[in-house]
Amino acid sequence: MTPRQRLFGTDKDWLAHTLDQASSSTAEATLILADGCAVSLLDTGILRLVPARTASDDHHLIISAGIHGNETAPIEVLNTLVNELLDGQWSLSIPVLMILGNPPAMARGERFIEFNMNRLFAGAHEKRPYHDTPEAQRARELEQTCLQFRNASKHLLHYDLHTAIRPSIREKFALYPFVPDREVPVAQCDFLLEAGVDTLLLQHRTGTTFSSFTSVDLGAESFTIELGEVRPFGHNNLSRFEGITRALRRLMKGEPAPGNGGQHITRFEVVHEIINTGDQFHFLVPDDIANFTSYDPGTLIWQDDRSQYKVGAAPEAIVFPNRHVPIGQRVGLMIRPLTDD
Ligand SMILES: O=C(O)CCC(=O)N[C@@H](CCC(=O)O)C(=O)O
Ligand SMILES: [Zn+2]
Repeated sequence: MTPRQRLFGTDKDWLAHTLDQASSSTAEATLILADGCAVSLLDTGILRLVPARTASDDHHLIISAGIHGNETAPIEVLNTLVNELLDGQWSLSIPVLMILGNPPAMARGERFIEFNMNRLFAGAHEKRPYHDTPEAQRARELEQTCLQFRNASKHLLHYDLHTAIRPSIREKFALYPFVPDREVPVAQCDFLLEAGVDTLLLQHRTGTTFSSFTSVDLGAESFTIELGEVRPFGHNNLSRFEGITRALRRLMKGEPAPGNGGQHITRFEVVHEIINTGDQFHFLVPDDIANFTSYDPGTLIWQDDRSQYKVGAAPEAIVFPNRHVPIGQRVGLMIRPLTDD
């Protein structure tokens, strides 16, 4: 039997196993590969990979995808890397926690089952009325798993991979969670560029996303990374995801980072978070507008019976416009270019 068969069953790989077990938990199982790497299936869609030897100052890496079940390309990227590792194509050098976030939603090809999981971290899973949803239970489990994984690590990285609902004028971009006085490490900008991600959005306040949780609560260097547009399984052009696949494989193998050839990342700062305020809320951005569409100073973006938001003195662009969210949830972000580089 091959390692894949022993861990996931005949003719299966991690993704097939996760989709199969989507609505149930999986008993913990560990397998030692020929090179000594311990591969532990901790639960459905959660794999811990620990190489035989690690230096005490090594990075620990968390890679997640499928926090939104219909964002399938990053899920396929992670599955490819796991298949390569289990098939003995290369050896792991650093401890890695790999997460497929929302298996039931993945199996249905939907963003979520009851509630957007990426608003339920940093303890938000305990808040009523969402605390009993499948997403709240999974967010709780993922927080605990990340906490245990972080234990021994001085240097934790987390890349939470997504694809966007709308087309994007800048196709690949990352979001850096807000932590007071924390600068984006140069090595992380280099990693993003290596992965073909040339745009970075700096959040303006702490949130309840997965990357905000690992950044604020676990002290990780964390990013949400948007890699393209949402497509169902089997409809992704995986050649558009080669950059992130290559960069993650290189990091997992422990090879040195290539130079970035003098490239710079383009930075934006979030200046306003648009929230659905209720019945009187009117969002004046068209439904089908692309991410990074720019609006002139003074343009009215939203209004309700008590308030409104107009673009300030310099042009601002919109990201993640989505009016179909519950009251109190994010409808979009207004961003402005930073001119320091
Ligand atoms: O395209 C969209 O509208 C959403 C894509 C997506 O899932 N983005 C993440 C960003 C998380 C962050 O702000 O760090 C999300 O909305 O959860
Ligand atoms: Zn997403």
